[in-house]
Amino acid sequence: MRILILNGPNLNLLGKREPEIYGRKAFEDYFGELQAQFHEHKLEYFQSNHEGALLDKLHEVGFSYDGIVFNAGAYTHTSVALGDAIAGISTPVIEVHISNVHRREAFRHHSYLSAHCAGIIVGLGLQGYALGVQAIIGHQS
Ligand SMILES: O=C(O)[C@]1(O)C[C@H](CCCOc2ccccc2)[C@@H](O)[C@H](O)C1
Repeated sequence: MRILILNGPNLNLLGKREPEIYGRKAFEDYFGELQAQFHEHKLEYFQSNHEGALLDKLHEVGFSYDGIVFNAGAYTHTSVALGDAIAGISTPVIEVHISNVHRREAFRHHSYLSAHCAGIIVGLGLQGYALGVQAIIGHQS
């Protein structure tokens, strides 16, 4: 299967800042672990700090890939456009958040994406990404 791992703004800082919330591992290192764990499948990683670039990537892969595991970062709480993009593609999207957003500030409790996603994984750290990949594999099998 072909699966995109898609990360939004500031997630390029993982491992460098706020380790108490997001852990100490850089995503590139974790992505290597994901690839090893799911070596029978083709995993691709893309990260951008720009809403339009994330939206273009959703359009690019959203009619050919088997699944997308998407952490939109703060755009989760602001972007009607990304929600519309998810609604407009055929590839299933799993929304992932490293932290438990429901135990944080109130503005993080709402997602413009969730209603359009196949599933949501929240608060389980980086493991959420692996669980998202597993959900896509299990759903498509
Ligand atoms: O918990 C998550 O995965 C979030 O999507 C992370 C976003 C923040 C991404 C920024 O990640 C950083 C990592 C290290 C240092 C600074 C920011 C936050 O705005 C969402 O509410 C929840």
